[in-house]
Amino acid sequence: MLIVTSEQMRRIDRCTIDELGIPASALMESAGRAVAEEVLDFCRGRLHSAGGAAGAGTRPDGSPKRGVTSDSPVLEDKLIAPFDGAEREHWLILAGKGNNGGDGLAAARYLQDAGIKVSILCAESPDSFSKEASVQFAAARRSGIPVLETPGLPSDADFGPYTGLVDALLGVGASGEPREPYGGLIRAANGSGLPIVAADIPSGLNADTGQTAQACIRAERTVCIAFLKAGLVQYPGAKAAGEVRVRAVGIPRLAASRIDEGPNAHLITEHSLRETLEIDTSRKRAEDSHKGTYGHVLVVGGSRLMSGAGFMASRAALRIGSGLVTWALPSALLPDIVGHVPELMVAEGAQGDGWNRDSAETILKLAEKMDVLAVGPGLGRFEDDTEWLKELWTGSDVPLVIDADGLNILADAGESLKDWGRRENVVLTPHPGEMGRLLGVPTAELQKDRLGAAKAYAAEHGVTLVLKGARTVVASPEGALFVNTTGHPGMSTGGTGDVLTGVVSGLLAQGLSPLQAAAFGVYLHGRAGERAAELREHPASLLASDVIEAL
Ligand SMILES: NC(=O)C1=CN([C@@H]2O[C@H](COP(=O)(O)OP(=O)(O)OC[C@H]3O[C@@H](n4cnc5c(N)ncnc54)[C@H](OP(=O)(O)O)[C@@H]3O)[C@@H](O)[C@H]2O)[C@@H](O)CC1
Ligand SMILES: Nc1ncnc2c1ncn2[C@@H]1O[C@H](COP(=O)(O)OP(=O)(O)O)[C@@H](O)[C@H]1O
Ligand SMILES: [K+]
Repeated sequence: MLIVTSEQMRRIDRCTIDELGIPASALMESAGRAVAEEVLDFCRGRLHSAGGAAGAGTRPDGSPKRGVTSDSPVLEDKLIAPFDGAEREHWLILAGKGNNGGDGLAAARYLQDAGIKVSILCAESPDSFSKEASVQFAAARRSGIPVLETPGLPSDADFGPYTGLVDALLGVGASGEPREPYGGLIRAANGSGLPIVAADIPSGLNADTGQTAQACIRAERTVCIAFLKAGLVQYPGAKAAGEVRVRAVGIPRLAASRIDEGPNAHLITEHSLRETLEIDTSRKRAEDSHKGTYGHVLVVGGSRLMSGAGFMASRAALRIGSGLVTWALPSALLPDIVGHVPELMVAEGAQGDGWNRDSAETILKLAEKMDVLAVGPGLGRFEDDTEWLKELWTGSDVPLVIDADGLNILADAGESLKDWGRRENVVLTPHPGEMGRLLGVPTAELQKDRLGAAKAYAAEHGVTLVLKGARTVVASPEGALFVNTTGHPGMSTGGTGDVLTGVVSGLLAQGLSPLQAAAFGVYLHGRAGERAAELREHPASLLASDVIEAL
């Protein structure tokens, strides 16, 4: 599924209207209908779960059976049809002066037509409405929909009579902190305790970064118009939006491919993995395959105080299907490790009980027979480690996955990293703390625009970047972005990142490109986390090892 910025959406709108000749009013009419359908669906679901409307005269979705009996094979438009219990609903449309307001005003008519009581509260005087919104306002009035007299936030704002709110205050045309009366309306709406369905984006959300203004609608559901907005797929925006439903309104996908600097960001789904990234997601093993078919991963990591990380990365690389996995670690640790994972091979990565600069030569020698080097899990820091990593980076062409202290070493390399030379087969997997160190900015600063930061870093350094955390972002050197939605908060536990390193490395070993391995890897890792969490009495008890076993 394509993800767009607000600027791209504006240009796609313009292309649709100006170049394809589809009238703006038609698009708004469709958008209004989509919003209304989602409100009705929400109402039916609510009645159904309360046991109210389901039963005689209704279908399972709560819509009436009228018109679908066998003796009368006439189908009513079920999405927008009246339903039992509709008369108990009274929705207030909060309408801004722009086209987002117009969507809400168009929705009002459809809701009224479906038997729901609707009222309209305008944020500003209707005289100031955009051209399309004015048309919708006039139509709503002529349809007899009541408009609360005072534009803005009435001092006696009382949401008592209503059963839900449509947030059509601000859409992708807005920027910055909502001005008054918008800010006050947003706060009052949130404080009402009523369910809110947002048109396009929750008002107060930055549609590009997912940052929320101080006043930002907290929606139960967001009806995103035409294309998924980037701000809806990153936290805290993803939370403010509630359930996101992307609805087609007559803006063709073709228009997205017509604009300059068009969207190159996707949600990671089975479909985008198969169609956009051309991955065989079935991961079928060839009948005549052998272990050599599926590559050999060398994990470089582990230290006296952090041996578990190397274990988990190695075991995950095995579980994801690598033909062979070898774990290179300091020689003094070998006796403690040997035999713990019977399928795993081990190698002396460094002499003694820790890593040292000289071990680069040993690793490069081992690398000659490897398909991937996974550097970092449990590595620790040591003298001249920057020179050490530079040797691995420049001394071999074998794809590299760098995580944990491997990333901290890179961060210390700073600007000199540019002199190491571009290697397009490097995958970096930082969590936000490590990403902040790579960029030299506080974590909180970086989190304000995760997509932007990941994209910029990947392009600047020519690497594939996996910025982890809920809604992990994958960025390619060419500027493509992929956002993952699989995963579970139970995965917020030590070691799950090491598991991801093993997963991505294992997929690379099996012949996937860095971008394919990163995107498919975060998807599978998240799914395994979901499955593992499901099996626990409580997700808080989830361990990283459980994720490996669920792969
Ligand atoms: N044909 C189309 O294009 C289609 C568009 N569609 C819909 O239109 C939406 C985009 O509409 P839009 O571009 O009119 O902008 P919109 O989001 O309503 O807000 C702009 C208004 O807000 C104001 N404003 C700005 N910042 C503000 C602030 N901080 N605090 C307060 N106010 C602020 C700004 O006022 P100004 O600052 O200019 O005085 C301006 O009046 C889009 O999200 C989708 O829902 C669909 O119907 C499909 C077809
Ligand atoms: N709330 C969450 N939702 C989805 N995935 C999560 C969540 N919390 C953590 N994860 C995933 O778990 C992994 C944690 O990695 P990381 O922070 O590097 O852990 P560690 O360093 O302990 O191995 C990442 O892949 C991250 O995306
Ligand atoms: K809105």
